[in-house]
Amino acid sequence: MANLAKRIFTAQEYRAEVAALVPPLPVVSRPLARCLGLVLAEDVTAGVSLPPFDNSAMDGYAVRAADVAAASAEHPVTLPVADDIPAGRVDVRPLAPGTAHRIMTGAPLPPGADAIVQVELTDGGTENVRIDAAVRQGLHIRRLGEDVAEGTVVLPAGTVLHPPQLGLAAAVGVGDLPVRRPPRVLVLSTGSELVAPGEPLPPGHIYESNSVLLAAAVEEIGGEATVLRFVPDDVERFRAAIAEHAADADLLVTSGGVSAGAYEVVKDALTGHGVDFVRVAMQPGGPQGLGRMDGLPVVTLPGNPVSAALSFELFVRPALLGALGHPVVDRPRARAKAAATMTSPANRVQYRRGRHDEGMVEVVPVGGPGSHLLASFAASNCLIEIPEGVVEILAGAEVDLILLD
Ligand SMILES: Nc1nc2c(c(=O)[nH]1)N[C@H]1C(S)=C(S)[C@@H](COP(=O)(O)OP(=O)(O)OC[C@H]3O[C@@H](n4cnc5c(N)ncnc54)[C@H](O)[C@@H]3O)O[C@H]1N2
Ligand code: MOO
Repeated sequence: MANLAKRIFTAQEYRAEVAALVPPLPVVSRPLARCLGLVLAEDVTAGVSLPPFDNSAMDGYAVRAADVAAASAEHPVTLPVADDIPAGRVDVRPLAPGTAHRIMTGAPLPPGADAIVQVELTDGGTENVRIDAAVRQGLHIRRLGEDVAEGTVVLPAGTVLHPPQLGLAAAVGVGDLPVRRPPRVLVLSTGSELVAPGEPLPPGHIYESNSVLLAAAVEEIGGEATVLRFVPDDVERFRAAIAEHAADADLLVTSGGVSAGAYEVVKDALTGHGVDFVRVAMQPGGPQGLGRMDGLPVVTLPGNPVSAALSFELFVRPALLGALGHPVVDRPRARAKAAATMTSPANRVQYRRGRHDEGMVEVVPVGGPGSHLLASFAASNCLIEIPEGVVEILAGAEVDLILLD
């Protein structure tokens, strides 16, 4: 990437730049138990039909419907029980006319049987069974292949693997799936004012919160985050913190140290090393950086907690989802009426935080536009997008929302 540094990106353009930085992740074969939330990289074809054989849907008796056609509570029909078929039995004998086989749910249907009488409609006999109701042909029989026919594609490439899809893979006998492996993301916060939560807080310091938030956001989409010990504004310590882990990582995400101050450690360490520091016409999230350091993709987020969080949300999250092969990388959107008037700078898109619950006509802005308002962000569930060029949204006007949960 050449000469990006002087350019001002729109949020859309910058999002595309970050997406291009993170290539598709390698395809690996993983046991089902480790595939939750990942994306299937190749079609899965069923090696067996489901059900794999005709079987009973009820505990009861396999019969010929014609043999019990006259049965009722007043005039029951009694049949000899010629066999007993638990689930898993393989040596199933044919059903002779005028007889019944006791059968359990999931057990193979004996040849000749064409209906199941559930046990509640009988006396439950084991030598002879009294049947108190007629049943129609096919009742409570689950036919071979009625769910899945052998040889068909049950899960196409691109399927996101939620519990039902994993269950289906197991049901057709597949134990491992080809998926794009989780991205390994290094998370590094910078700033001499930072103190780990749980430690005493000296004057002039603040608790470090970005790495927890960013690592959780990585893990929420199925990534593996390694939080590096945050570093003070010291270029050598910054480089050393990364060096140890860089070879195994797919992406480095830093926060802080990218604006215009005198001690911008990320900028100082990475300028001239493959990373460009740019501006995005967006609030929060104006100062940004991206590039490759010795081949490792790097995204440098601004340090203000809401700036870092929204930059991840709008740029890094879709890039990682794309690299994982997700067919949809965008959050759902909605429109709602603003519950209060909001102002916005003319030359950039503003993302305000809001609450919009299902069925609500309105969206309620939570807190102001400040990028330090972490509690407001934590109390919100959507972003209100105020486009570039719009300086005021009057109460009652419709706005676009990005729904976060
Ligand atoms: N003269 C200018 N000053 C600033 C500009 C500008 O354009 N010109 N941009 C402002 C904007 S917008 C942002 S955003 C910030 C970005 O600054 P940095 O990325 O260099 O971040 P820091 O200065 O290190 O920190 C900003 C702020 O956030 C707090 N912080 C940082 N890291 C963490 C963390 N891990 N956990 C919790 N809080 C963190 C930090 O203490 C600062 O308060 O620059 C503006 N200034
Ligand atoms: O753009 Mo900064 O990221 O607003 O606080």
